[in-house]
Amino acid sequence: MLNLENYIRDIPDFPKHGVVFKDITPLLANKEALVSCTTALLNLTENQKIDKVVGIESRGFFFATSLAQHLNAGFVPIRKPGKLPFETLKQPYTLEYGMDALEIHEDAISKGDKVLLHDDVLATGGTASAACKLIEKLGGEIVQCNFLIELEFLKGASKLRKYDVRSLLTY
Ligand SMILES: O=P(O)(O)OC[C@H]1O[C@H](OP(=O)(O)OP(=O)(O)O)[C@H](O)[C@@H]1O
Ligand SMILES: Nc1ncnc2[nH]cnc12
Repeated sequence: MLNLENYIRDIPDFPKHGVVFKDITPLLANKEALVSCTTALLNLTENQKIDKVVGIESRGFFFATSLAQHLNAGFVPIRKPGKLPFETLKQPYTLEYGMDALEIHEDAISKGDKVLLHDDVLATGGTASAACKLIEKLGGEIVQCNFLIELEFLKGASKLRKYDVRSLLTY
């Protein structure tokens, strides 16, 4: 297994002064690292039954669709406002460097669906907890929230205490 940390670079003061941004584009661009990361994320799920993998725009999409294919599950996008064309549910949130809102299609998840939530980074947890609220409003059962990177010092996991939270890399 490759050391995935070697494919993630720190960008100081992006997108705002004081934020050290974890740039995963070197990992995405390397074919061995891409496979290794997908396999490692899949291993976190431990063969649990999953009906839908939910990915959060935009960096959550990179691995969520691939995870869905490997898990024989559907993929559901959670997007920034105004991007989804059908009827939506909306949830405001704050994140490490700003605030916004997230939307999901109201028919994207059926009551009782077993859901894996995936995103690239867990920072303050604002984004992921808003996504969990949307999934649960639609009747989804969150089996696991998994992340490529967890910035532990921002304590995002404390907003997700109800859930099985797993991360490949912690900083
Ligand atoms: O835990 P939080 O403090 O909420 O931050 C984590 C979120 O921030 C980033 O997304 P961003 O909003 O930058 O959007 P992007 O994926 O489109 O770049 C990241 O991909 C997570 O979704
Ligand atoms: N420091 C960080 N690097 C990359 N994505 C992020 N999302 C929130 N904080 C982040």
